[in-house]
Amino acid sequence: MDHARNAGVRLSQLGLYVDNHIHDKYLAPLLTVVTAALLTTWVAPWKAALWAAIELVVIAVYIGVYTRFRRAAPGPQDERLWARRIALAHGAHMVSWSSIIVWGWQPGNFNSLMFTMLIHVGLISLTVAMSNPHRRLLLGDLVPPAVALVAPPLLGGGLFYLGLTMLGLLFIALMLLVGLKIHASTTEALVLRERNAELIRELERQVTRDPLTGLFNRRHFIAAAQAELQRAARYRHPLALLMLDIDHFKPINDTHGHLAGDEVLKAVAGVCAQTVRGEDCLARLGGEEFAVLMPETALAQAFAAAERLRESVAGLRCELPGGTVVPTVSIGVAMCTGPTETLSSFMRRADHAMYAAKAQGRNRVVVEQPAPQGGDMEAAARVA
Ligand SMILES: Nc1nc2c(ncn2[C@@H]2O[C@H](COP(=O)(O)OP(=O)(O)OP(=O)(O)O)[C@@H](O)[C@H]2O)c(=O)[nH]1
Repeated sequence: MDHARNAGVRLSQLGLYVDNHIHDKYLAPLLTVVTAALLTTWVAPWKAALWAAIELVVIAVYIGVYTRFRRAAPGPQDERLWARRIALAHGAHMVSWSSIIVWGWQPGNFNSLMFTMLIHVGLISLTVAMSNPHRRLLLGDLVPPAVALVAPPLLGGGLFYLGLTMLGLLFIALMLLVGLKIHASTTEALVLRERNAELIRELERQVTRDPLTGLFNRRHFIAAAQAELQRAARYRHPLALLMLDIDHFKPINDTHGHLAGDEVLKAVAGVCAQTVRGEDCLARLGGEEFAVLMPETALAQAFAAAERLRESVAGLRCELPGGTVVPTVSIGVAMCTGPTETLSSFMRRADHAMYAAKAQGRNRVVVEQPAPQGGDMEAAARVA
């Protein structure tokens, strides 16, 4: 398991621990009140009430810490810090419950012995069932009730009490083994979950991305464009499509080799990715052809964006083993015409504009519709 995955798993363990314990907010206060009521049978009511009051405050504090942990949605690097906070908050809860031996156990009072032992056997069982996802917290949580379970019989003296101590110790050992075993299984499940999530992410990347450039691939682009086209048609929002094709790419391959050609493709893709907005869908459709789908974009902005792309690519200097290559692109721009527009007609129109840009001398932008009123005169001249 590498370091990153280790940290991710430890954070998942902490999350699972918190998930198990956050439900304490429903039952723990009730258990506290019932226990305090039972204690009053042989303990002064003010003492029982004081214990209950302290425990209720401790519950409120640790539930507060858990709630903050969930809201903070910490990353793997914060796991140690949160584990420490939680260990303190929940440790106080375990100490508070285990302090029942101080409040409630009276040497020679058999009822009090049975009561405190029952409380701590229950506490150890609950701890094993609920604290097992996080090993360190499980061990910490077990110490106070384990000490409280064996302390009274240990101090009692005599064979019966010695037997009770032995029984208590065996029970603790067994529960510790059970807790660690469940911990191992949950950890294995969490590691598998992390690995599955990684595989799914990788699979999604492979299905949607072009391996050479890291841009979206044709398959993803078509799906995204279909959805955008429907949305734009339904809400009558503007939608622009840019088709980009690297100029004279074949000679680059022929002169510098296919691998050098790949480097140029990557460089062009990189500069395009830096130039488009986050909402735009930039894809490599294949070969040296790219497309940008621009939602909520009117013709004037689409043209300006295409010009920016063209200039950015023209500003590239690709240092290849055989010399410097300065790539350029020809760009065709088309606007969605409305509800009757299909994706193939939309792409065909953008393609026509791009071929017109090639025909007009390359390294230029051609719009498939009239250029914006009062816009760039050069743009108007370049209308396909
Ligand atoms: N290095 C590399 N070359 C590719 C890849 N895919 C396609 N090509 C090459 O891209 C070239 C495209 O050439 P053409 O379609 O003739 O176009 P062009 O030379 O760019 O000319 P114009 O588009 O008219 O400016 C071909 O030589 C393909 O082999 C790829 O993934 N890597």
